[in-house]
Formats: sequence, C-alpha cells, structure tokens
Amino acid sequence: MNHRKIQMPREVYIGPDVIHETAEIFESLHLSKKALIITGHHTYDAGAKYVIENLEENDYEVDLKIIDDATYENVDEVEEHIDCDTLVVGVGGGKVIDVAKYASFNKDVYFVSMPTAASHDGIVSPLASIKNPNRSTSVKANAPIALIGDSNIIADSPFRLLSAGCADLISNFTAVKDWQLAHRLKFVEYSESAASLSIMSAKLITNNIENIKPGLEESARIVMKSLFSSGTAISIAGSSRPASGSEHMFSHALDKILDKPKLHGEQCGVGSILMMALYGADWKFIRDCLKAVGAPINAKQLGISDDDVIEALVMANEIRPDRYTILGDNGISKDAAYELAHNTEVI
Ligand SMILES: NC(=O)C1=CN([C@@H]2O[C@H](COP(=O)(O)OP(=O)(O)OC[C@H]3O[C@@H](n4cnc5c(N)ncnc54)[C@H](OP(=O)(O)O)[C@@H]3O)[C@@H](O)[C@H]2O)C=CC1
Ligand SMILES: O=C(CO)COP(=O)(O)O
Ligand SMILES: [Zn+2]
Repeated sequence: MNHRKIQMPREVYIGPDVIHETAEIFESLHLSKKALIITGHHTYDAGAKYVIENLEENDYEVDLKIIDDATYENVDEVEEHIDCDTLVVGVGGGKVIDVAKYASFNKDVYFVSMPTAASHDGIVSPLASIKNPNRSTSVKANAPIALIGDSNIIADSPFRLLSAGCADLISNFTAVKDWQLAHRLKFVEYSESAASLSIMSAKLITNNIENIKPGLEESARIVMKSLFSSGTAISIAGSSRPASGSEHMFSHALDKILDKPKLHGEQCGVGSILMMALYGADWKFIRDCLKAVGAPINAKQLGISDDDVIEALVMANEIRPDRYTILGDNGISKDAAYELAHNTEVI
C-alpha cells in the first residue's frame, strides 16, 4: 500500500453539559445499545455516573469497569468484558482513555472518548500509551468514533490538569523542531500540514494565555479544542511526531525513573524548556507560557530532585532510538545535562 490511512472521529461534541446528551448522540451514530464504561476512581464521580444515568434512562445495557492505571493487565481485564456488539466508552483522564482505546482496538469494536479533563492530546489520536517496565511510549490503536467533551465537567476538574494539558500543547514547539531536524538530517517522512496544525494548536494556547483561568468553561473549551487539533495532527502524521519529540523522551525517562511519575503534560513542559535551550532558541518564551498557565517550570515545582532531572536528560535519547531529535544518536553527557538544567534554572 503506498497511501496512508488518516483516522478521525466521525463526530465531535465539545460544549457545556453535552454529557447529558450521551444517549442521543450514540443513537444518532447508530451505535450499539450495549455499553461498557471504563473509568477511574475519581472520574466515576466526575463524569461516568452521569453517563451511566443517562444511558440507563434510555434503556441501554450498561457494564462498568474501574481501572487505576494504563497497564497491559488492565487492558486484558477490560477485554474480558467486551463482546462483538459492545460499545466501549472511556470516561476519564489519559490513562482511562488509553485503556479503553487499546482494548476496543484489540477487540475490533467502536470506542467513544469522553475526557473528564483537558490534560493530554490523546483524546482523539489513534495511539494509546500502555505502560510496561520496558515501554512507556504510544502504540498503534484506532481513533474514537466520537469525542464528547463536556466543558463544564472539565472546567470543574482540578486546575492542575488543565495546566498540564496546556503544557502538553506548548511542548509541540520543540516536538516540531525535532521533526524538522530529523527530516533535514535523516530524511524522515515529514508532513507540513501536520506540523502546521501542531504549531497552530500550541499557539491557540500561547496567543490566548490570559484566557486560561481556573473554573472557567471558556478556558476549558479553548484547551479542549487545541487538544483536539493537536490529536488530529497526530492522526494526519500517522505518528506522534508532531506532538512528541525530545521533550517527551525526557518525560518518558522520568516515567521510568520515578516511583510515582508526575502528570504527563507537566513533565513534557519542563522537558520543552530544556530542549528549546539545547536548540539555542527562545526557551524563556516556553518558560513564560508555562508559568502563565500555572504549570511547573523547574524540578522543585514538578516535585522531583535535581538528580532526577540529570538522570532523565542522560537517559532520554535511549527511550526511542528510532526517533531522531536534538539529542542526536548518542544523547547528552552528565556534565552537559547539568549545565543545561542549571542555565535554564530547571535545577
Ligand atoms: N494516546 C496518546 O496519544 C496520548 C496518551 N497520553 C497518556 O495519557 C496519560 C496522561 O493523562 P492524564 O490525564 O494526565 O493522567 P491520568 O489519566 O493519570 O489522570 C490524572 C488524574 O486526574 C484525575 N482526573 C481526571 N479527570 C478528573 C476530574 N474531572 N475530576 C477529578 N479528577 C480527575 C484522574 O482520576 P482517576 O484516578 O479517576 O483516573 C487521575 O487521578 C499518560 O499515561 C500519557 O502517556 C498522553 C498524551 C497522548
Ligand atoms: O504524548 C504524546 C503526544 O502528546 C504521545 O507521545 P508518545 O508517542 O511519546 O507516547
Ligand atoms: Zn504528550
């Protein structure tokens, strides 16, 4: 095959109280009336219980599975609840969405993405990040058949989650730089439209920074729309390249080092300050934007040690040897990592 399939959701709903229209939306899409809801302990209360209430009122058969992490064990358990006529509905943060996305892909059934937080750009992407001790980067799955993002629920979620989503988007600036570098040096496949969409998604945040505030439905809507377009850039590229470069490798390295990793977007944001400085480009702009959306800008705010930063920087290029970035083929030495982190006031 010499053409690439671009997967997109068929319908996208982002707006206040849209969660209470779940059954109506499913019916308009002619989806199965047998729904499996995947959710988390907090997101059951934040969103899933309203989805269940709405579906049961409309005569749906509803099964529920609560998960605590995006592991292969949890994917296997979820798959045991899926028949050929099950509609899988992920109501929660990134881990819940990824487990629902991957299990539905393995069982070849439809999946609906219902994020309860605007914390990451996997809400519509055809990729899932399922963790095991050897791998934390994303794997191929299917895009959701529909995205239903209730901006009131997202506005009511902890502000830290919205900040993390903004940081995941701001990190697109370094991801695209890495992609362009890899295209120039290694002739990796590059898509101008995916790269432009990724940068536009980040700019939707940085050009609207004064509108990102806690508890505001409008802020939640802006971030959701940006995450949607960033996820679409991933779909167009057929890889996470437009939204994941060396700064994400730094975050994946932290996932390995830390017993309890911090929020994905927060780690990527700090990584983006460091990698922008490695490019000799305007890292203070990245830092100012992160600060303005309330995301961490240094090790202390991230809640990790200076040594964790150095170790993650040195380990980063080993995370994904097939993805060329500013870290080059051999990565960065410990002394250079210290200089970089010190000069950018990350440590
Ligand atoms: N597939 C892809 O393309 C991408 C995947 N990712 C992946 O997504 C994950 C990160 O997602 P992220 O959302 O940051 O992390 P989590 O899914 O771990 O969510 C963080 C926390 O927020 C809670 N939460 C979510 N919504 C609400 C709410 N409305 N009210 C109260 N608490 C809430 C969750 O609750 P609970 O305990 O109930 O789950 C959880 O405790 C990573 O694993 C990352 O690799 C990131 C980017 C792209
Ligand atoms: O987090 C992502 C995009 O924001 C997905 O990236 P990875 O492919 O690095 O897991
Ligand atoms: Zn990310």
